[in-house]
Amino acid sequence: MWSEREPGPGVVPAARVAQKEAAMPGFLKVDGLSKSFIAGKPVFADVTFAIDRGEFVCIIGHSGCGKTTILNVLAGLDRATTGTVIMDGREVAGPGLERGVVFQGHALMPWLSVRQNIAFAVESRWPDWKPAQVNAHVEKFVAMVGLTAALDKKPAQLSGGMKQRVGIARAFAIQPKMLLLDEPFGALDALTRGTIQDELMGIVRSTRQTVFMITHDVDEAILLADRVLLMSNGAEHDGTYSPGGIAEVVINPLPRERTRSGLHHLPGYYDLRNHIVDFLVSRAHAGHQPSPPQGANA
Ligand SMILES: Nc1ncnc2c1ncn2[C@@H]1O[C@H](COP(=O)(O)OP(=O)(O)OP(=O)(O)O)[C@@H](O)[C@H]1O
Repeated sequence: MWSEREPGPGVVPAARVAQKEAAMPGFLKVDGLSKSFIAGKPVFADVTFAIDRGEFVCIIGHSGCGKTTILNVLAGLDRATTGTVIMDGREVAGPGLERGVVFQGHALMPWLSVRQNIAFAVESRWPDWKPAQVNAHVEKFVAMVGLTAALDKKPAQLSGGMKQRVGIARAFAIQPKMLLLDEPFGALDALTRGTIQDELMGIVRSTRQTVFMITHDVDEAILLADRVLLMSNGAEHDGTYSPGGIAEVVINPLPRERTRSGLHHLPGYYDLRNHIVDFLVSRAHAGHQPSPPQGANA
């Protein structure tokens, strides 16, 4: 049912994805990206996908396949070797406040309080705003991540989870057209991670924010994403190098109003999870030959 040759519901082989995406309008259009750090040996090639406004897309793949490089290109912090990124009809050619980025390290300024850290970003985004307007805006977004009591604390006085919440509040506060998240919960313990995942999902659903997120956590992707891009690593077979790329796009068939605690009760959850895990375990290297489908439904 979930084999590459006979894709199950929601699974689209890469070649078909490329055709479909080229014709898709898409709020974000990523077309033919490749990146070579060593000439003639691109880390990935032919990366083509689109994201609709209000869509949450996760990308999963093994270490080194190029996820962060792609995110940096979308953020305008790096340039692809080939290909284009168009967001809302304009080519992404450098960093900009219409894209909010959250990295694993929260990147807060340690000498500023929570309020000042976020105000700094808000003032950059809206330089004409009066202090009272900036302050009201900051307080609204700090309340959204449940940190009102910590407004005037410095980062050193906060836990890792609280700091990450501040980073998320700051990214949302500039009301970006698109949020780019690079493993934002990677350094958090399981309990805090779960709580912030729930919070993020609530905020994203209520603000209809468009999100591109890197994760290594299959359940996190299933909880949050409308679609999951499965990315393969570049690999050498019989002396021939194949670059990595988007091997499959998986459409999440679970109801959008899902919760972390109820996820494993939903019909289709285990099929989806097994499919993604199977990709990571046995099919995540470029140029791999898919094994024959197993079982009657394959
Ligand atoms: N500035 C650079 N110079 C040379 N090689 C680089 C550079 N940046 C990244 N790479 C290489 O490109 C490949 C992709 O790196 P990238 O960080 O995008 O992978 P990733 O999929 O995000 O990995 P991880 O999951 O470990 O964060 C890696 O092999 C990395 O070593």
